[in-house]
Amino acid sequence: MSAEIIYGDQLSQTLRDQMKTELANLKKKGIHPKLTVILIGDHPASRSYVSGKQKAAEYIGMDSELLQLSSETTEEELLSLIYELNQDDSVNGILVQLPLPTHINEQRVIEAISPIKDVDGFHPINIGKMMTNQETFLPCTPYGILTMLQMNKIDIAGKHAVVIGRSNIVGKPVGQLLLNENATVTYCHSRTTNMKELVQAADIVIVAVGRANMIDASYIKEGAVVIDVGINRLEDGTLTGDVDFDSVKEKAGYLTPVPKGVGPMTITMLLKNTIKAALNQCSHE
Ligand SMILES: Nc1nc2c(c(=O)[nH]1)N[C@@H](CN(C=O)c1ccc(C(=O)N[C@@H](CCC(=O)O)C(=O)O)cc1)CN2
Repeated sequence: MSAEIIYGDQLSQTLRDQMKTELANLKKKGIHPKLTVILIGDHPASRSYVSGKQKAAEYIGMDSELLQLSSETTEEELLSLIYELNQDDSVNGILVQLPLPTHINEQRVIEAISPIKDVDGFHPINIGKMMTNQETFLPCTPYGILTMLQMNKIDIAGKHAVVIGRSNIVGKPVGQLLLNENATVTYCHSRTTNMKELVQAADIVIVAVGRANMIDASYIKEGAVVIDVGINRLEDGTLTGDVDFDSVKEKAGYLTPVPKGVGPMTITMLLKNTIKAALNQCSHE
């Protein structure tokens, strides 16, 4: 068996073209969604992700601004910038690119963003809404993964999903979204003692650990859906996922590549959340 490859860049193109049309219509009604991204320091990968966000926003015709701050910025300075943006009616979505320099408390920053402008879906109020299956901003990578499954008409209800990794950004929320769709969800992490056995029983495997090629075909059940969230840059500069693509593609039913898999979907769902934020905000004016 050779897996069907799910290309996130192609799905993203379809969704971005739809949003481009939606935005053109919104602008005719005087609604101009705007995203503000804050980048602190000069982490090369973060700069590249932020530039991907700016380019994608420009492509669909969304207003966006990048506020680039020095790595010396204090937590107080960052918090007061966020409070200003919370009050600025022209800004619909605020995103602070992670990770932050170690002298800044990430959780305090996340909680400073107004929940109605939290297009990353990281604020505890929005996480609580996601956990109770209420309408809210979903974290972009988990939302992208769910959308990839849905666009490929992959059944989730009743399936056994195994999530490898328990980060706040990907692992925990993606498991919750799959649970909301009625999957049976198991989380594996660094202290799991029988990971291989658990993964071998999975219909859907989400791998988000950040270890190049960690999961090979011996972990995968024939026909399973395998979603690779890892982005690992090797010494020769190439990017690879957490999944050993060449071996797993011979056994899985569906598989996402790295690059051009989940990554582009993360950016696409951010645009979707920003449009949603603008619509919510104008309906409450
Ligand atoms: N505030 C946030 N910070 C971070 C998030 C997030 O959702 N919100 N997620 C990640 C990084 N990320 C988005 O910010 C992101 C990662 C990867 C990609 C992407 O398109 N990857 C490409 C490869 C790009 C490359 O060449 O390096 C791909 O997989 O094809 C987009 C966004 C951490 N921080």
